[in-house]
Parts: sequence; structure tokens; C-alpha cells
Amino acid sequence: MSKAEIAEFQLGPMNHVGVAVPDIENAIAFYRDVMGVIDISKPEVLAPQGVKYAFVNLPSGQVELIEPYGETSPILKFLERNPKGGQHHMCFEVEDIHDAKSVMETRGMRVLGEPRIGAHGTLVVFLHPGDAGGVLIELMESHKSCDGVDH
Ligand SMILES: CC[C@@H](C(=O)O)C(=O)SCCNC(=O)CCNC(=O)[C@H](O)C(C)(C)COP(=O)(O)OP(=O)(O)OC[C@H]1O[C@@H](n2cnc3c(N)ncnc32)[C@H](O)[C@@H]1OP(=O)(O)O
Ligand SMILES: [Co+2]
Repeated sequence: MSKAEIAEFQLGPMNHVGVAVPDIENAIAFYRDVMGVIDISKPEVLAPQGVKYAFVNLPSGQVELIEPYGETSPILKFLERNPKGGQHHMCFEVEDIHDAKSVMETRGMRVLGEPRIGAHGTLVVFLHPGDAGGVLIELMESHKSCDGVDH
């Protein structure tokens, strides 16, 4: 990427807040029965990311509930430190994940691994919380249809 392209990088809208939970069914019951959310997706497993997830859908965006899946889940240690669960990451959309990764690396951020398919079916990468004010940041490529319009 050229210096001009790097300088032009702009973060897109916030997509979701990730919340790590020890038991996803209990967490869904909480958002449905206590918080009064009607639209909550059924839990699904994303084995390559080591999580079972469900979306709490709100007019303003999504809360992404994540429960560990498998022995090497990246959220196991977090739940050891926070046994009741807690806010785990914030996710922002970007236009092109590979460009965003390059820009972040150029700006000295530790990008955690290569882009992988996330729960929304597009590529995601994570930035180390130690470089991002103590917050684990997920970057997610926006949904684009073949007409090039974000949906
Ligand atoms: C549903 C799929 C997908 C989507 O499409 O939306 C997801 O969201 S999957 C979400 C789960 N996946 C990931 O988190 C992948 C990226 N994460 C990692 O690579 C690691 O979890 C990590 C961030 C590098 C931490 O690794 P870990 O082995 O747990 O490291 P440490 O325990 O040694 O922690 C190092 C350092 O970082 C602090 N930390 C860890 N996790 C978080 C966090 N979630 N938020 C803020 N800070 C965090 C930890 O406290 C340590 O700090 P220091 O002690 O100060 O060094
Ligand atoms: Co996420």
C-alpha cells in the first residue's frame, strides 16, 4: 500500500460487542427474560474460532455472546480470570481486511494471526489489547453484495 492509501484508512461502523459467557443458554435466557430482547439467534458453533456464539439483535447493533468451544478456545483464559463472564471485545467494520491489517501493522499494532472467517461470514482479524488501550479489537470486513453496496 502507498503512504497515501495508508493515510486515507478510515474505521467503519461498530458492528458488535463481544461478551464471553460460561453458559450461552443461561446468557440467552438473561437477555430474553430479564432484558426483554425478542430477537436472539440460535447458538451455533464456529469450531475454527473455538467458540459457540449467538447474536442478541438490537436496533442499534449486536451483542455477540461467545462460549468457549474446545480445549484451545481463545476465551478459556479470559473466563478463568472472569468466571462470571464479561465484555471481551469490540468489533469494527473495515472495507478491506487485508488493507486494514497492513495499515495496522504499519502503525505498530500486533495483529493476531491471519484473517479468518468470522461469525458473520466475512473475514476478521484481532488486534492485541496491549496495543489498543487494554481493549481486544476485532476488525471485520463489511458485507458487500455483488453490486458493491454495503448491506
Ligand atoms: C464468533 C467469532 C468471532 C466473530 O466473528 O465475531 C469472534 O469474535 S471470536 C472471539 C474470540 N477470539 C479471539 O479472542 C481471538 C483473538 N484472541 C487472542 O488471540 C487471545 O485471546 C489474546 C487476546 C492474544 C489473549 O491471549 P491469552 O492467551 O488469553 O493471553 P494472556 O492471558 O496472556 O493475555 C495477554 C494480555 O492481554 C490481556 N487480555 C487478554 N484477553 C483480553 C481481552 N479480551 N480484553 C482485554 N485484555 C485482554 C490479558 O489480561 C493480558 O494482559 P497483561 O496481564 O497486562 O499482559
Ligand atoms: Co466478535
